[in-house]
Formats: sequence, C-alpha cells, structure tokens
Amino acid sequence: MSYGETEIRKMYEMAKERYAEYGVDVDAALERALEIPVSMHCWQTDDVVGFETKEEGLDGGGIMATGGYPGRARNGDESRADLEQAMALIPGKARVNIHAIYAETGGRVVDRDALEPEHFSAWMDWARAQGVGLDFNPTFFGHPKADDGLSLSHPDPAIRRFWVDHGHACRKIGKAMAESQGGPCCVNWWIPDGTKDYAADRWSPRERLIESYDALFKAGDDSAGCLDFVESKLFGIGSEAYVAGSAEFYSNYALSRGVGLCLDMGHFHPTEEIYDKISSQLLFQQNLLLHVSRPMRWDSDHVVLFSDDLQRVFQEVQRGSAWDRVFVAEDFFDASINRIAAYVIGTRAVRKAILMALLEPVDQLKAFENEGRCAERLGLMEEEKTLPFAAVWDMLCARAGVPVGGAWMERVREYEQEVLKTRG
Ligand SMILES: C[C@H](O)[C@H](O)[C@@H](O)C(=O)CO
Ligand SMILES: [Mn+2]
Repeated sequence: MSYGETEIRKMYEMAKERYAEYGVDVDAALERALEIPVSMHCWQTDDVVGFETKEEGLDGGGIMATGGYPGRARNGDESRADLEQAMALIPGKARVNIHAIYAETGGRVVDRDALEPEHFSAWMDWARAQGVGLDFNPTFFGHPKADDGLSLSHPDPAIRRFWVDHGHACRKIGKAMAESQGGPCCVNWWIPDGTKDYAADRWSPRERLIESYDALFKAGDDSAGCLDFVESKLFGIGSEAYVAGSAEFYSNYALSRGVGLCLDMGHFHPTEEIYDKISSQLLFQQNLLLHVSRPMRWDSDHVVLFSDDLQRVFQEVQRGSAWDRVFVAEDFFDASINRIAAYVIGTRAVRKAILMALLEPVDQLKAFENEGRCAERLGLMEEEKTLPFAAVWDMLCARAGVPVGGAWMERVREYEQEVLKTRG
C-alpha cells in the first residue's frame, strides 16, 4: 500500500486523538511549528570558502570543513540555486544567514573594511523574491590580518582598527538588509581570537575586546534594524588554551551592553549541553540566538540530527514560552556528503525538534511537578516519547508541500545529476 494523502490524513486524525488524551492541541502545534523561523546558513553550500576576490598571494586560514564531495557552489548564483533546492524540500519558515565573505564585488578586490550594502544586493533581491529574511555575520577569519588568529583583540591598534571598520561596514549591511526586508536582521559576532598554548596575559586581550566592541556598538551608531548577538566559544583549532570571547566574557558583555547572546551547541565542553543555560540566560538577557550544530568529540559542526540534545533545547524554549526572544540559526558544514542533503537532513531535524517541543504535554508535566508527583512526571516524560509523532510530522510536511518521508532523497539525487555534477 502506498502511503498517500488518505493514509497521512487517517494517521494524523488518530494521532490527534492520542495527543488530545494529554491535553495537546495538535493542529495548533503544527501551525505554530511551521511559523517559527529557522535561519539557514549559506556556508554549507561552499564549505565556508566565500566569494571574495583576493589580492594575488594574499589569503588567510579559515574555518575548516573536511571532505571533497563534488558540487561545491563557486559563486552567488550557485549558492542561491542550492539553497532554493534545499528549501523546496524543507518545511516551515526559512531565513538565510550570510557571512561577509559572501560579498559579490564583480571581480573587484574590496577589502573587508570597505564592504558596502551594494555588494549584497544580489542576496537582498533574491531574498525578497523568495520571501525569506536575511541575517548577517561579519567575517573575522580567513584574512591576512587575522592570520595570527587575532582580530578585535589584536595588540596592534592598526589591525584592531581595521576589524572595527569591518564591523561598522557590517552593521551598515545589516541595516540595509533590515530595510530591504522590512524587518530585523540578526547580526552575529564571532571572532576566533585566542592562543594555542597557555596565555601569560588573559586580561589585556579581553580589555581590548571590550574597547573594540564598545566602539562598534556605541550609542548613536546608526544600525537600526540590526539585532546584534555575540557568540562565545571555549576553544578552537589554534586557540586550545585560551579564547578571549569565552562564555563568561560574552554573557557579561551582552548583559552590560544590552546586546543579545549567541549560544552555539558546539562551543562548550564536549559533553556540556546548552539546554540548561537557556533559562539561566533569558531570565537576565534580552534575546538569545541559538546556533544549532552537532559537536562530535569537539566543535566538529556535523550535520544536525533529531537527537536528544537538540530536542532538549527546543523543549526548554517551549517550556519557558520564550519563542519571542529566541532566534534559531544553523551552524554546521560537511564537505564530505552531498551538501543539499546536508541542509535537508539538518534543517528537517531542526523543524522536527521544534514540532516535538510544541507537542509536549507541558502543562501536565508542570502540574505533576508542582504537586510533588515526580514519578508521574517521569512516567509522562517517557510516555510522550512513543506518542505518534511521525504521523504529525508527515502531515506537517504534506501541509508545507514538501516531500513526506524519504521522498526528498530522489529529488536530491536528480539535482546532483543535473546540476552539481556539471560543476568543475
Ligand atoms: C561560520 C560561523 O560564523 C562560525 O561557524 C561561528 O559561528 C562558529 O561557530 C565558529 O566556531
Ligand atoms: Mn556558531
């Protein structure tokens, strides 16, 4: 028997009855799950390489994506085509997240401090046509002036100045994006600054970092429409011993300056999860940006899966009714598999985890807890795992007009044959 429209509807109606026993309104959860925006990162299309035209001989190390699967996007048109193909297979409201290295300068060398909104006009036109919002990221890596792994905290004032100017340029671009789309643009600030081995001075780089950010976020700076977030990290390649922008540093910076905080799922100790941080932060911070990622033994940025830790993150947001202060963005990159499939697997997993959170009988769980009925709380947490979630997920996909189940794989295969394989 083929699993068509009739079966999907029948299973959905049965699922609704089961969830209703726990007081869950499945129709409402499904509609809401489709509406929560997920910002898809453009850098999965090309392994975080970007489209900058560089001066000959000048390059800088960047973020490492491993693998050499054919079909990497080589320019803006290819990147946008790949995103469009992926979005056609993913349910729910998407945004697209751009890094500054994805500027299109028509072959001219334009350094990062001189970037202008016009270099992102193709992205803005495309986003309007697609009906998606854009988010933005300054790029403080993959550049000769960050070759030593330092940018906004650099001891050389001229280099710091360069990166502050890049930041100003990026705020102008974020503002232009916000105007173009008639709504806010999340601007996320991540810098690699740190040291490979034990630092003798952990203080000065942090002092300089504060100075640089204060220069960027100073009052009167015209960045209307930008929602800024600062992203912490525990360690990176080449910054194993010390990262200036640590969790405590940014938590305090964000709080004291009124900017948002970004929590990346891969930026903490290898077994540390971020779900317990959400309430602790949001009881003080204005807004949180979540970088959904999948660390494996380290900050490896594997394609996100529908895993327990992902589910716990959205469960926390839903349990705290905090969706209006939480922004969801993706941050993973795998160059060893078909990149469109990476988006589809990862983003469908994110949407599934959001739906799962919205289907939780949270009022009942909280009631048990408040009444000290902790065995029943635990029992219900176990029961909810085997409620007929798949039937609701299938209906969500059908409603969104995207393939139900694994039918998306055939479409990815066709795109690989017709498009990806033609790329040199
Ligand atoms: C490309 C992103 O800005 C980058 O991955 C950053 O968000 C990060 O997580 C670095 O580890
Ligand atoms: Mn990140």
